[in-house]
Amino acid sequence: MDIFRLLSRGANIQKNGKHASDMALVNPDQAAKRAQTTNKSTDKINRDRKIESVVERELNFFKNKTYAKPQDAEENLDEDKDNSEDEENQEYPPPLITNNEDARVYRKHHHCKVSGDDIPLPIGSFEDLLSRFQLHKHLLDNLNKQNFTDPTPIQAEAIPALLNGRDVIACAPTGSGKTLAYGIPLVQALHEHKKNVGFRGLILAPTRELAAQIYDEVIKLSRGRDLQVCILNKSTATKFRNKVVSPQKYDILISTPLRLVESIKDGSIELNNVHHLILDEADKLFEQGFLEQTDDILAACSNKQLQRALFSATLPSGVETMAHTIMHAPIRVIIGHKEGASINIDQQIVYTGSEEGKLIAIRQMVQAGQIVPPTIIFLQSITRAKALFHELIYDGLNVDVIHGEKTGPQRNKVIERFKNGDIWVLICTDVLSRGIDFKGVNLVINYDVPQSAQAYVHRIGRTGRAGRKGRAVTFFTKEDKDSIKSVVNVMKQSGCDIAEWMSKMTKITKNEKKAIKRRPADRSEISTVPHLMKNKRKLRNEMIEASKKRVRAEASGSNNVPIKEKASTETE
Ligand SMILES: Nc1ncnc2c1ncn2[C@@H]1O[C@H](COP(=O)(O)OP(=O)(O)OP(=O)(O)O)[C@@H](O)[C@H]1O
Repeated sequence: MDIFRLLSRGANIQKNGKHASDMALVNPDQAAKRAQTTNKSTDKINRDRKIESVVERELNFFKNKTYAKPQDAEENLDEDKDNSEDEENQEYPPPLITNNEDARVYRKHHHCKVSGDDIPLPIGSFEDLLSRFQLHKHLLDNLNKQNFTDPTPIQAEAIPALLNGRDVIACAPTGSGKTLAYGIPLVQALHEHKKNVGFRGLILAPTRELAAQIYDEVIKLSRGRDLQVCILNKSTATKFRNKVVSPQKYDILISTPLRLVESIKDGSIELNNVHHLILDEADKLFEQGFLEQTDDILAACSNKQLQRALFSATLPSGVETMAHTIMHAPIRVIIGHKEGASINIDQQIVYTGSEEGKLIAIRQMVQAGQIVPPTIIFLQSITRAKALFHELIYDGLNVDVIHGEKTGPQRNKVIERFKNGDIWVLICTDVLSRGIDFKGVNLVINYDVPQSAQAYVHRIGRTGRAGRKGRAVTFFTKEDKDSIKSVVNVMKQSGCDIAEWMSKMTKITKNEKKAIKRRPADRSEISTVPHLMKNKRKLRNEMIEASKKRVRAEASGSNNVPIKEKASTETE
């Protein structure tokens, strides 16, 4: 909402209707009662109150206040609108955004680009949902309990679109509240358990960690209702397969693609009653490696009324084109720039010359107190993540590592310890780059340059979430002369200050992009052991191997002495 417009509206009212507005401020109920003497004065008071409440909300930048619901709900800021319409709305507070002009101002202020046919107005508060969509009271209570008083822009736009039954393609920055943007309409639509129907809502996410996080969020939203939510993991999948538990017991399913496809194929799960399908991190789910599974799942969601929603912080145009082929007259919501990082992140790139330079740089950051916990460090492979862990563990940092080679419970434990503050620095691969909502991460370090602009946006998006500030540092070497261009591009689009040499960089070509994405850069190993020492070790190992071979050859000639014994004698 345009704060200056609202403030000037308020000023007008002070001038023209000072008495009524003063009364409302001193004792709103009394003022309202007195003002009821004429319809005209009631309208005036309602209007004043609404404007005051909007201005106050808009000025509450840190969202640290909750607001009592306005009483008399008849008021409508749109002069042209018929006051007598929709009797039911009278029980609810009036919506804050009531006409196209309000919507236009809101969208301009929050950088919302919304396209499609019959786009509904955004909501100005969660309470707007009461009058406009008869939001179930328990849902609002559950939001209030978590101190969610005002919708973020993606929530303001996507919630009404989804509640109108529309397909939605949504792209909004990392940490901007996309989970609730689809979670609220889903819980509102399904409301309570339906017997013998089975899954009516399905949320798909690329990693098990993200699926688990979404599950927790949906559970919090559906508290106080008999809505049954299931996460498909090894245990639940086995129970469904062995018919120990019936899928009909549940209303909402949350899963990763591979596990779900397995359950569809072995016949333990059917998706023909799914009415609401949400693809979180949708661009990832349309990438090679997931595409085939996503296709199978889309095919299994055979209900004709299926509503589809795609959410991500990045939406490459190729993916969007593909998405359009499966959607019906979607509403497209873009908040900010499609490939832009969150504006709350201070982004930096650091040239380290060589691989060894990266280790030196990270140690310098430790010395300078720049590694402010919690910190996450991303690397391009499991081997490299492990190697860095072995280097940093001796530097007095509380550090741990997480990657795809660890078992589920091991990964959960590391995540738990990081969340509790037992681990200060978490080293990981891209397995944690998308969607994971660690509260208050201060710093993200890209030890290795990510392989695409999207990967970069998601990685650094682990910091600067929910309106908090964050910092991201990306190391690069001469091996990264092409891949760093994508990073610089994102920095430009996010409005970061960039050095002159960066602004002069040539654009990355499509072919370069593809090549980088296909294959990670060849990098020398992470180690502080000097080259001379490494060469000596190598020579020694080669000598041992050669000696073993000789012993084996001799042994094959005479079998009197056991090979091991011979070998050890020789190496000694
Ligand atoms: N309306 C709100 N008011 C305040 N905080 C909110 C609101 N909605 C969501 N949040 C908080 O913002 C944080 C980020 O939300 P969420 O994980 O849904 O972001 P996201 O947009 O999905 O991010 P990503 O793209 O990284 O997946 C969470 O901690 C969530 O609790």
